[in-house]
Amino acid sequence: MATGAYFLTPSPRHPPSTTISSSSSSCQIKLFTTGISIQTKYEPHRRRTIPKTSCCANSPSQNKRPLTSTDITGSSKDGAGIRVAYQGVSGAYSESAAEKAYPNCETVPCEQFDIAFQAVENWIADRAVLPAENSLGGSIHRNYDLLLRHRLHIVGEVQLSVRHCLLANHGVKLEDLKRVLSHPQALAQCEHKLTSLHVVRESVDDTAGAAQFVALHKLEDTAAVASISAARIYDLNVLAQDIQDDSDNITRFLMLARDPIIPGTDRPFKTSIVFSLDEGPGMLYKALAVFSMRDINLTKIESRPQRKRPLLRLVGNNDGLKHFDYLFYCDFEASMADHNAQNALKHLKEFATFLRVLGSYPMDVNLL
Ligand SMILES: O=C(O)C(=O)C[C@]1(C(=O)O)C=C[C@@H](O)C=C1
Repeated sequence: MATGAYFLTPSPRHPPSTTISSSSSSCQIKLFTTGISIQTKYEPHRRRTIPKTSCCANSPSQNKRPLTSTDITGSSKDGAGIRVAYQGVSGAYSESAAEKAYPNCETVPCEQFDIAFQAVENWIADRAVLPAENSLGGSIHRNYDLLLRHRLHIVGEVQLSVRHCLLANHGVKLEDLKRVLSHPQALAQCEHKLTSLHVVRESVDDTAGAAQFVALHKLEDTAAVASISAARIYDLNVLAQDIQDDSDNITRFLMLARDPIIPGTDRPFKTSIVFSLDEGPGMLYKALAVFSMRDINLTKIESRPQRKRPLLRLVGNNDGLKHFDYLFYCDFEASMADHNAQNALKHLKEFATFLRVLGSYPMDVNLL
């Protein structure tokens, strides 16, 4: 029997400037025909005023307007009026990902990914954008851990072609460089070029922040690895372009929201889940078989040691032996509106020790 929160858990919507009291409320809704239920418990710790958000309806007592599909799905087609939190400053790749997902959105820069999550949880932003994996560097594990620690839902994905530039102040030449600053992922993606330059690499929080720092301090021996738009924003010279190790350098970003979207079947959907299993031969094989026997294509599987319960004690002859206990993050090509996918998860739930659906969302089929 699976433990832990199970299915898509919507948070309550509040009208603009609503004051909520400290009483807690909970509700349970059933989705589809599976009997899979959604449990939501909302426990505001104290009275507070929720900032006015674009996706909220009018105050209940005044000029009620009819609900639109935007109120239901939480997104307008072009992203107008949606505030998207991202880590970094203007010119970061995460900002471009936000603009790809929601072209006319208002982007909200945040110091850390954790803050971007909190911005959405506290109604300061409507969405957060989070880099999840890169074709050169693999998964960004910290962000997978954050997905579990917070209660946001994946509502979309964006694949972005990441083309790094080496940026320096005007007049600075390649041979003047002693140091290069950037996000650790970006530095790792430019391994070959940076090795050939014989420079010291220094990690900072985001690529655009590195460009801003180089410009602000008028550094003459330091460059930044960042985007071409960061070069324009911070008025830096492009010393080299396309310095990533592989010309097809793609980062996959996830869009997160307080509420899940209602999964459809009108276009290709993907579903992301996380689960854990008991120790024993063939357990993972059995888990993956729930998808293969239903012809559901898996697009990703990733295992991460459980941080809170890292060691699993073995029973029987191996008494006393301990292994790492893992969480498995899986993406599959199906919508949760699809009965086949619902049955696969019901089947998995029969023997998984924990199962959570992180989101069911439209697949990004256009690479930018
Ligand atoms: O620093 C940025 O510009 C980011 O958006 C972060 C980030 C990442 O974390 O992977 C995003 C895309 C690139 O892969 C490099 C850095």
